Amino acid sequence: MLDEIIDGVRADLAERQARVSLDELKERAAAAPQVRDGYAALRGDGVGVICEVKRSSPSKGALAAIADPAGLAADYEAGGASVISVLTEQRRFGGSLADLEAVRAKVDIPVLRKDFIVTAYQLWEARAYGADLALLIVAALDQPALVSLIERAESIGLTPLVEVHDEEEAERALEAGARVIGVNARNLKTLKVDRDTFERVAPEIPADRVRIAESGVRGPHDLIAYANAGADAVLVGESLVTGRDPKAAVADLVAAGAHPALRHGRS
Ligand SMILES: O=C(O)c1ccccc1NCC(=O)[C@H](O)[C@H](O)COP(=O)(O)O
Repeated sequence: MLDEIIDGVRADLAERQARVSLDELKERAAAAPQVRDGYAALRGDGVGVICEVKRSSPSKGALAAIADPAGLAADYEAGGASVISVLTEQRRFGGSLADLEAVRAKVDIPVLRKDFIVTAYQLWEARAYGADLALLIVAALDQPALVSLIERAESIGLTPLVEVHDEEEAERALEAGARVIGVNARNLKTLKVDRDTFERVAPEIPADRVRIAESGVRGPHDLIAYANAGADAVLVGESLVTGRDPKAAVADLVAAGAHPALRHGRS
């Protein structure tokens, strides 16, 4: 599945690169809103909640129409989100750079470009459209590319969120110097969510890194389980976009993550 997604991403990327030169992107990036510190936003006291703008997915198909992604992001922010994740991949997730730009213009908290990034050009796009963090998926990159994209992201002010699925990928992320590591519970071959993945992989990641549990959060009980396994933050998409009141749902997650009895990554 990952290879198929990346084939589509590369085709769309080639089309954008033919339209917009890297120099133009860099000019646009220079004029973009000042970058927010994604790392600091995820090192707060409670468990951070990263809330995703997600219209559809390969595993579930259409999830929500989301006519106003910026309005949804504003609700997430009002509920207490730490970071907004914007899926910008178009073919499978129905996202776009326009979504990223609209969200950036509406909220004050950091924004993550969640996509299948394989070139530095996409990092410049992320910055040009106002992202503060960018996702790098270990399974999609060989080690030299991972190292180089982490360095490039940091050099242009982006916080790289490096995504892993198993212990071996976690080791690669650490060797590459990742400071913010997401463990995604969704298997990229089967697309099934295994919530035990985080508990298995997290011990490989030192507590001085930000450890994020991605996927499968249905409500506060899943956040609490991830936090008790060491998560500093969780990344939530489907349950928020399919629920009735995203602001209240985020507030419930944030309240659960702020409970003093919770044993999360840094306590
Ligand atoms: O969501 C998918 O089906 C998917 C398939 C293949 C690659 C990535 C995929 N999702 C991206 C994500 O990582 C999730 O959107 C994110 O972790 C939120 O997950 P959830 O709360 O379970 O929607």
